[in-house]
Amino acid sequence: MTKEQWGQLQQRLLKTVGQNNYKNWIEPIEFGSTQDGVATFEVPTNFLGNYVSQNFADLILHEVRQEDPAVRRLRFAVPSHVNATTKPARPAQATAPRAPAEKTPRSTLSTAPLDARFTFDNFIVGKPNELAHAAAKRVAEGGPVTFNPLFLYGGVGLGKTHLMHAIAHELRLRRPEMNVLYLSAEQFMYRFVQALRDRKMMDFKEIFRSVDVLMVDDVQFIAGKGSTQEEFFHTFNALVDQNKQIIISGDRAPGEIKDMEERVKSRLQCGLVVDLHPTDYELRLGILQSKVEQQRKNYPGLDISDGVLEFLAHRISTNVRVLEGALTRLCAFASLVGREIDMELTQDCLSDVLRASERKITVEEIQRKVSDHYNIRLSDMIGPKRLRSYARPRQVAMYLSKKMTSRSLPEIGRRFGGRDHTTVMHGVKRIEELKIQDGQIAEDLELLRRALEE
Ligand SMILES: Nc1ncnc2c1ncn2[C@@H]1O[C@H](COP(=O)(O)OP(=O)(O)OP(=O)(O)O)[C@@H](O)[C@H]1O
Repeated sequence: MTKEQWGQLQQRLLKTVGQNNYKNWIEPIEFGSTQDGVATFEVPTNFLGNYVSQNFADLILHEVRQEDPAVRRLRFAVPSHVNATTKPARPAQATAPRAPAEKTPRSTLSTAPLDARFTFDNFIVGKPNELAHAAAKRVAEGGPVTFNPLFLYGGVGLGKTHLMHAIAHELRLRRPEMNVLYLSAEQFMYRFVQALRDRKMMDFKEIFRSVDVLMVDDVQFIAGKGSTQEEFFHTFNALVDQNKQIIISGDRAPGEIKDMEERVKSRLQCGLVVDLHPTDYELRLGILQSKVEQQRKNYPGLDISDGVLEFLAHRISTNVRVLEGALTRLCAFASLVGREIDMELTQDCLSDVLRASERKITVEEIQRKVSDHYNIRLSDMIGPKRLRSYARPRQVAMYLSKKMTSRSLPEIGRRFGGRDHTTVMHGVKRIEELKIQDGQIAEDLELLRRALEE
């Protein structure tokens, strides 16, 4: 095969893989040579090579064989001149005065503080979080990198930060020689901005490229922040190229993070993505039991009547942080008044929390959340426009109003600009169908339901 043939072949691939994939993955590839049935392509980074080989190799091979049936295998390699231009940086540094070069990055390389309570031992595992826990445990072993990055996501207070800290604790214990950097995405941005301001970008890059494990919490924070995202993207690629483990957490799946560049989303998705599902009753009860044991260290005489923990696990279903806060308050209160924790004390002490958790969701709240989610104006959702971009979110909001409030169809119709109850009924039915056929709608509904229940 010749370079011209590869050029033509790329154009055919453009039609198959689409503009975005083409720009990101196919266009940067250059044809090298064929030898012994192996066609070698030059790629700018190992990361790109790995990605292409995992995702597009079959397709490319199929096309290549149309030109040259002797080709049996493809190889993607970073050409030696690219390595040669990046590599000299190190020897050059080695001959430069060593002390400042080494000291500057190290001195600023401080991990964000880790909460001593957030360990694997204190993390209760149940159905909703077992996969996330298992993946976290695996990367915490510090062995060869199997999936990169590990992306953990889930709603508020479901244990993402707890798991991230647990990984960092464990790695420090098992692999003390490893350079583990844990920080929130906000801190990443802060350090980046500081480096720009102080004209210390080279130090910044050096710090982040010298870690063995990079852990970034709440990555959604950098969405919409152009240059921080750009720097994050380069840091990410550099580390993956060096086969360094990256662990990221976010409040939703990478593909759903609004205002995140496509190329960043696609990087975040290319390892293992696991989610922490909302807790179920058994998990909440297990967490409460374990937290009671921890509370006993502060309150040795802690006495809790039968049924109280079950009651709390049943009634406070939103998030673990609220559940934990309720228990802490209850224990402190009981200790102050010197009483046993029974149902009566629980109801008195936690009346506001209990009331909040049985909070009624309103149609107006649903309309607001749905219009935010789909980025349309509330007036367009309620108004008469029939465009699909308004009609579908409207139907989603009608569906959620039917499922999550006690309002009747005519009442819902009135709140949607005075529409007839048959329109609402049609909308609800349509979404019920789409929920089965269209994965995106099912995910939207799940996200919205979670957000409304928070
Ligand atoms: N499975 C669990 N076992 C024990 N404690 C848990 C569990 N899940 C959550 N928690 C506790 O709930 C609290 C909130 O958890 P964490 O801060 O990790 O949530 P998060 O998912 O990072 O939330 P946010 O979205 O607000 O950042 C912490 O005190 C944590 O220890």
